[in-house]
Amino acid sequence: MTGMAFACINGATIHYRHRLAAGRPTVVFANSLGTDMRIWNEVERRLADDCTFVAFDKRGHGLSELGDAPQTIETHATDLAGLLDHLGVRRAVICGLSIGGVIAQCLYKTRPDLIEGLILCDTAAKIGTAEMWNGRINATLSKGIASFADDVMQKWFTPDFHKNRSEELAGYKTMLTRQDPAGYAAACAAIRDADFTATTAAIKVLTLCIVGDQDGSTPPELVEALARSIPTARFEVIAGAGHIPCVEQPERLAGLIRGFLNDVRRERK
Ligand SMILES: O=C(O)CCC(=O)CC(=O)O
Repeated sequence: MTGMAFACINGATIHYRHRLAAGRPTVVFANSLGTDMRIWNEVERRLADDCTFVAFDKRGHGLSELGDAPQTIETHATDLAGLLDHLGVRRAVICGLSIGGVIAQCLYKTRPDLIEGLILCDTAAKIGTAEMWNGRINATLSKGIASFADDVMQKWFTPDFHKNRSEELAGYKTMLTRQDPAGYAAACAAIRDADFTATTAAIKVLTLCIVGDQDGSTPPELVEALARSIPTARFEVIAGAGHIPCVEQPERLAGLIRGFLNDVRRERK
């Protein structure tokens, strides 16, 4: 199946995309705060022969409902497990960007049986401080996402992207500002309350930690610290990328994912 699909998962209608590549490993892509699954389009195109592709809009983002479940990282991880069950996927590589990477760490803690490998992209065991996220939640609900969207763009994309890819910049800013404020604020609260610092050392599957060299949200030192805390992890830096390398450097990111899938295949034998 390709294109848009919807399923009721854990009480909310979740928007997802599933493209089969027979005999290939399944990679599930979990996106970042304020984005929807279209950020993976250019990576998906490059990996068409390498993996079965699954992406989804987490609850409260894109075309997925917010629902009534508690707005925690555990709920997002339960949704992801539910989506895998719905698709009949027994084991997958999870590639999570930022909050998507936190959701992946949570899924490893609660359902390690589902995970064949982890790609933790521009993420950390704990992102930001309670003060910062409370400020973001207040601004979202009182003044709207547009009130801080330009600041977020500075973290998402490099100065070079701002200078030379202004149409895309405008498009991704629109993606951010069109998110449901309630869904966005709920995801900020979920990030604020999540801390996997105590559990990363227990990760046993092959893991690749990746960061854009100019990431203003989860800077290289933070992602390197995450990689160092996971015994099975490797660390890679993507030059010329901010917080969203799948948009800014899809060729380089797809190459790293392809190499990682080869490592996972070798590990299986
Ligand atoms: O992108 C995420 O999922 C986490 C939020 C973040 O650090 C980027 C931002 O400032 O919106």
